[in-house]
Amino acid sequence: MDAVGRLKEKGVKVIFVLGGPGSGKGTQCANIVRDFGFTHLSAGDLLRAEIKSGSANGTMIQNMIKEGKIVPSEVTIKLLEKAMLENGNYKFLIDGFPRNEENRAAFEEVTRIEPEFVLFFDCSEEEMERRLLSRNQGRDDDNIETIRKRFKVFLESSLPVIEYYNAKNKARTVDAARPINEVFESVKIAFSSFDKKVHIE
Ligand SMILES: Nc1ncnc2c1ncn2[C@@H]1O[C@H](COP(=O)(O)OP(=O)(O)OP(=O)(O)O)[C@@H](O)[C@H]1O
Ligand SMILES: Nc1ccn([C@@H]2O[C@H](COP(=O)(O)O)[C@@H](O)[C@H]2O)c(=O)n1
Repeated sequence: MDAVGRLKEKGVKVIFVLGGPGSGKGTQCANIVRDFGFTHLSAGDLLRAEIKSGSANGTMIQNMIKEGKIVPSEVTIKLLEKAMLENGNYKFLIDGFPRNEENRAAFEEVTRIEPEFVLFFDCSEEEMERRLLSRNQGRDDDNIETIRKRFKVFLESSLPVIEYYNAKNKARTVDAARPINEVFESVKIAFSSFDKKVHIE
């Protein structure tokens, strides 16, 4: 059976988690995993692991991340597909993906998966910049020069994806500029209807 068949057989359900760099996607995904039983797949983390693994694509990925650029979809989608097939769970939060129209269309074509909904963390650049500059995780791209490039890519390439899902009534927008616990209260509301749906099935 091919990958599409195996994903279908597993009954994979996907929620895309989007938002600007530093909007709090990873932080809230940890809360969602704890309370709603999802598996968190961060596209950025998968790409960073690929660099560390010494893969043939490692240097290309490293250079693109340093420049805040979006890695070709085929690379990221292969990593996501592999992670979904290797994991025992069927409910996935895909964080930081799709980052542009190419990511979105290629994922749909390759996996035949449509997200249940898209969670969008809305936050000002000033607040995101503050958070990223004090994140202190030693990331190559958490410096002011790369941060500004990431913001530009977010505005030009990622926001149109959110608008696409908004037009399809699939985007659930959360004000992410508030304290972590307040943001999570809104996240819980976004998930409550989905969770009921999953248990009814
Ligand atoms: N609501 C919040 N208020 C204040 N700080 C926050 C909030 N949410 C997250 N943070 C902090 O901001 C930083 C960035 O958060 P996080 O890593 O979750 O963002 P992200 O959207 O996943 O970023 P990236 O896209 O760059 O990976 C972290 O240090 C985190 O602890
Ligand atoms: N779909 C994606 C996601 C990420 N990248 C690259 O990784 C960088 C870091 O991403 P985070 O989500 O961890 O902030 C990002 O700036 C891109 O360079 C990607 O190419 N495609």
